[in-house]
Amino acid sequence: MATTHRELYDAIVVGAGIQGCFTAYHFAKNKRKVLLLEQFFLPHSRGSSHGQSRIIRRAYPENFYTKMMEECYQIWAQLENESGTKLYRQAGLLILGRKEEAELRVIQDNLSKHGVEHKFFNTEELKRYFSNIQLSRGEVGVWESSGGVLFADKALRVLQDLIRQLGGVIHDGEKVAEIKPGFPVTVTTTIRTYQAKSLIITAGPWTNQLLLPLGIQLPLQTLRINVCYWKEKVPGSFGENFPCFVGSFPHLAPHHIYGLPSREYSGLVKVCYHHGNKADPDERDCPSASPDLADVQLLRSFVRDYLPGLQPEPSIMERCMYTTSPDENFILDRHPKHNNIIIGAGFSGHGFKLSPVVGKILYELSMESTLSYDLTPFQIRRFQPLDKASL
Ligand SMILES: Cc1cc2nc3c(=O)[nH]c(=O)nc-3n(C[C@H](O)[C@H](O)[C@H](O)COP(=O)(O)OP(=O)(O)OC[C@H]3O[C@@H](n4cnc5c(N)ncnc54)[C@H](O)[C@@H]3O)c2cc1C
Ligand SMILES: O=C(O)[C@@H]1CCCC=N1
Repeated sequence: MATTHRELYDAIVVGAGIQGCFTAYHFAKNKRKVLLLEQFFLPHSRGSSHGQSRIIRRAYPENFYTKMMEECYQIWAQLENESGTKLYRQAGLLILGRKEEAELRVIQDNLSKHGVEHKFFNTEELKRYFSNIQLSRGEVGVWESSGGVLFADKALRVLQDLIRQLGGVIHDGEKVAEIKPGFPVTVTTTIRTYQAKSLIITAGPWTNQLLLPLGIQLPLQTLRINVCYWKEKVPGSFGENFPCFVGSFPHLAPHHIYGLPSREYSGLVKVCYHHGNKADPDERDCPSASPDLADVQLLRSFVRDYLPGLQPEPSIMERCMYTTSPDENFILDRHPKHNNIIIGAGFSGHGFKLSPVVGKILYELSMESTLSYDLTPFQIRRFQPLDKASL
């Protein structure tokens, strides 16, 4: 039987991925008593936040993400200063697509509206500036110079160090097995029972497992992503000057393809597909789960046609999980029946860069303080006409 821990925490955060870590960081920074629980021993590579690199960008078609990114850049810089660790490399970002695509125009308008430095490149200019990229269908691009790479694993590590330095508590290797709603909320792990004034669930692809006994299922898909790394034919040819890119190539794939100069493995470039196959996070790496490699096949075609300086066969393939909502917008809200249970989920493969503000919002929801952002796009109730999320 689990022993009961006497302390009453201001908050318990379930899940030490990037969203849970940033949430716990905001609690600790505001001198609140916080306990961060993680089912696996840290660091681990079973969820969505591992690996060395993630894209950071302000270039979004949605005004609300671009707005949130302003503060995200500030908090990422603050974290670099507090930890004395470099977490961001300004490699620049190219959004590629067909000239007639509405999304490119919307992104440009959005960047202009927010005063973000950017530049439109026609096909000829792209060929001149980015000779590594071969544009087979006359694509054009929007360049955002503040885009670049976040050092993901390092970010997790420095956040966990800072949480502890600021008085927060992290218990890893402790899976949350039971949540008893109420005030205080009672949380039982595989080891102990804890109590807190509020509970924040940032459990990535495991979110619905935790929510089921709490009477709610969110319309989330958990997808296994094949993370592919491609070898340079000429060593060094995709070095410091190669940017991050995100592109729409509808003749090849219905979802975006993106890439970034790899930090993970020297001489290899990370090029991935923004979609995957449905998978239970506990079975992600089961040899018996027959992998559908259609995503890798279309990446091979993409690399062969658009990045001819890379070998068209991945040298390394790793795995990661997306937890995708129907509109690919996040879920940042209270449990509909239990006011002091807060949910941060559905980061849909683009949540890393936004985690500083996600953590702040989850902190504000839990402390019932004034909200810094309009949370309408992130409410649970947006799904109910679409999807019978059972309450
Ligand atoms: C291949 C790939 C590329 C990506 N690229 C980008 C990018 O370029 N830019 C970007 O901004 N974003 C990107 N993302 C998305 C981003 O990484 C995710 O949105 C983000 O990591 C989600 O973090 P999370 O904390 O919600 O989930 P997770 O990292 O999965 O964390 C959830 C944690 O909860 C723990 N947990 C679950 N259940 C329990 C329990 N019962 N008890 C205790 N602990 C529990 C899990 O073990 C896990 O550690 C990418 C994602 C992937 C997979
Ligand atoms: O969030 C990002 O920038 C990346 C690239 C586009 C698709 C998802 N993740």
